[in-house]
Amino acid sequence: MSLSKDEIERFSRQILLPELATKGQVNLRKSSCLVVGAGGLGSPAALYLAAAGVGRLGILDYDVVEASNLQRQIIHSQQSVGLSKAESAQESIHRLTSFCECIAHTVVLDSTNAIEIISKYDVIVDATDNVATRYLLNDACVLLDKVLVSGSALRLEGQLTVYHYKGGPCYRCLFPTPPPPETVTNCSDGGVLGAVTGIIGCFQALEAIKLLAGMEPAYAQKLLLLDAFSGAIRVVKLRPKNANCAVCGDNPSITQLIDYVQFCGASATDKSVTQHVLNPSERISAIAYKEILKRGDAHILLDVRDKNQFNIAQLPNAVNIPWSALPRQLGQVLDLVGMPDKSGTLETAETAALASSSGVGQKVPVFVLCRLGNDSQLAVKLLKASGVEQVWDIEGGLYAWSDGVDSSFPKY
Ligand SMILES: Nc1ncnc2c1ncn2[C@@H]1O[C@H](COP(=O)(O)OP(=O)(O)OP(=O)(O)O)[C@@H](O)[C@H]1O
Repeated sequence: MSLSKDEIERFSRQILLPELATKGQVNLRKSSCLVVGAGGLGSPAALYLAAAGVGRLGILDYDVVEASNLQRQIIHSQQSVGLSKAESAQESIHRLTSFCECIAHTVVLDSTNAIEIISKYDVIVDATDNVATRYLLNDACVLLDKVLVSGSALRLEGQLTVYHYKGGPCYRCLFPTPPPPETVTNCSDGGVLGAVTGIIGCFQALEAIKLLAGMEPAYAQKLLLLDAFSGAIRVVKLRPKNANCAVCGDNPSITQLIDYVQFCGASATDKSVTQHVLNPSERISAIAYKEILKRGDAHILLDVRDKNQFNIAQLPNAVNIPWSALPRQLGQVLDLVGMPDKSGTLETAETAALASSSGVGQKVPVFVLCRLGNDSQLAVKLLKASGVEQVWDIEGGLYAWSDGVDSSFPKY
């Protein structure tokens, strides 16, 4: 129950705190913590946990470091781009301290491996960014009786709470069913300020450090809400444990992990992938579109990203009508392609279809573009339903343009 000379010197500033003291520091040395996600939240959380003297720290992430991560994922550096996030984080922690054994888990956490990995740690920090992994971590922590320190951040807002602490609620008690996938936004679509993830990640480290040192957490059955725009922090009391909860209730129906991707109807890896909504004949490749540009064929290039994204970078002569505004601005597209708008102001695809007899009068084809090629496919469907016949999706959007045609075009 004592500390070495090196430990006393290294951790003196926190041992001086009567709330922590020698006993708390010894507890930290003997403790272990798993940080799931070495991204915006996991970066500061892991650094502070290691610096505080947690004895064994697991860092789990399946992904590699990308340039767009570095604005907030401060455990990684420019030299780590392309490397495994878990290993890059482990390297940073090795540089920071020799008092912490850091273990890198480069895997997708799923139902097949979660119990085995999580059972090796005392406290779990959820620093991930997708609903399927949130339910997975919650259920695994309840089944293994571990406390889960959960955080999230998006745009200028952040949230934090501690689940399943001494009979308190779990994530499922509060959210028995997952949200519809189309209502969930992530940082790669909505953006986030690095300092916001920094604040929430530090709060996660703080709560985990208190738990591991033997102190009471501040946010069990309470939710911290950060509004970084106004600088306000609000604390909301959460409902107590739900006796009917499917995993921690009195008669749980979930006694082992399930298929969380199926349960949530959404991927557990938050990788933006192109979903196929259209037939191949309704799409052209970025390379084929480049040929059209080269030949100088008359056409309209419709970019359906939101205004802010359009202003970041755009192709020459693109017309920007955001996907969210397209139903209201169909008349503008019909004007552009030379199809007279017979209804006056068009409100919906149905009124547009009524107003234009299929394809009649269309003078130029339309090619539709977005960042990854998802919204553009939906826009092509809407335009077709509105009577625009010569309309094609540029497959894979601006990512495909950057990969296949012009590598100087920024991927963001
Ligand atoms: N099931 C999972 N298994 C392993 N790692 C996961 C899992 N779910 C999420 N993660 C990791 O959690 C981290 C969350 O970090 P963050 O929210 O900053 O997002 P990101 O994916 O790095 O960034 P962006 O969305 O901008 O590409 C990511 O590094 C992601 O790979």
